[in-house]
Amino acid sequence: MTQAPVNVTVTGAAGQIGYALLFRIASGQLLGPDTPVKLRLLEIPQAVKAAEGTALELEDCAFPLLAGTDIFDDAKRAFEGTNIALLVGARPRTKGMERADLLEANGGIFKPQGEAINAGAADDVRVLVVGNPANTNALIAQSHAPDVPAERFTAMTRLDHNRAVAQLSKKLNAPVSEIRKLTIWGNHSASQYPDIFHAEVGGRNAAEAVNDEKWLAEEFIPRVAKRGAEIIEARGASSAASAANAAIDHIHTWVNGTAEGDWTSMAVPSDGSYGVPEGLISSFPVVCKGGKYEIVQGLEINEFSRGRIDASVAELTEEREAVKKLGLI
Ligand SMILES: NC(=O)c1ccc[n+]([C@@H]2O[C@H](COP(=O)([O-])OP(=O)(O)OC[C@H]3O[C@@H](n4cnc5c(N)ncnc54)[C@H](O)[C@@H]3O)[C@@H](O)[C@H]2O)c1
Ligand SMILES: O=C(O)C[C@H](O)C(=O)O
Repeated sequence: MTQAPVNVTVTGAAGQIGYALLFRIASGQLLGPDTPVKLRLLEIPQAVKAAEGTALELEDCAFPLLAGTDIFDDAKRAFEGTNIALLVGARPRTKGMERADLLEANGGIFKPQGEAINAGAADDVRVLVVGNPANTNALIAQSHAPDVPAERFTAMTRLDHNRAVAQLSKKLNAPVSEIRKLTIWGNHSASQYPDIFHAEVGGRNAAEAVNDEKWLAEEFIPRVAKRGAEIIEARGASSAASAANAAIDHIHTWVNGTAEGDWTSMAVPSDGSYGVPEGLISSFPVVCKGGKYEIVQGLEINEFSRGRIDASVAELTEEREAVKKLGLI
């Protein structure tokens, strides 16, 4: 180990996703086989003991790249010097809770975390919000970190992207490795729009290869958009290993780049591209290079896609209005 360790803060470290995520980070899958990492775990006080248990297990793996694990119940300390911040811990919706209550409860988590990132994170900090409602939680955190470049705050739609790739691969009986340029637009919610009109399968346009608009509208799009609910119904708990896998993919791609001739999906602050109001954290097709991402420009958006993108963006706009009203941004 010659390189200084990269500080990776994970919130909600004692949760399901945390358990699926931490061992993969420590084994080098987040940043590659040459980059040592130091884990900084943030939990609520009641869950610190469980996080300590996970830290013992991490130690028992004797990962050559793991330079240490520290546990905190204080956001200010957890984000000190952090280079990569994975914001997983969130307040889940419980019975009888209205959407405004959910946004307010999460505001109580993501506002202080944004402030802590602003106060103490490293200059190169990159933030991925996984905890739901991920796009709006990212917006809350970002608005409390005025000294951090806004584009460093992102939310996760890579799980939706991977789900869409898998469903398309099944439909066309094509290997996932042959599928490129698929896009998730909008919110990480049932309103998201998985778009195959620019996607390619083995070099051929995916929508043409499918040639079945009924399947697209009635099976593919709802299947991908409601996959989270399908998993909850089947497992009795929300997706964990696949969500952790997508978080690893999101950061790995951001840091190491997209493959030549491909792109990925990330929810990032809009610069007004494709008519998405500036500042909304919305999913776009992005190319990553040299540790930075750029929204893919110039794609033609057909009528089928336009209505669906607009609907998801309208939901994000409503969420932004709601958190504004609550004084959270
Ligand atoms: N974006 C996506 O694609 C995606 C996919 C799956 C799950 N999720 C979301 O990820 C979140 C976590 O899922 P999970 O299954 O790990 O949940 P979980 O309930 O198993 O774990 C959440 C953990 O967060 C902790 N936590 C709560 N408040 C905290 C705070 N203020 N600071 C630090 N930690 C805190 C809890 O103590 C708990 O250990 C949920 O909001 C879930 O809906 C998002
Ligand atoms: O936790 C959820 O509500 C579902 C999750 O966001 C998922 O897409 O699996």
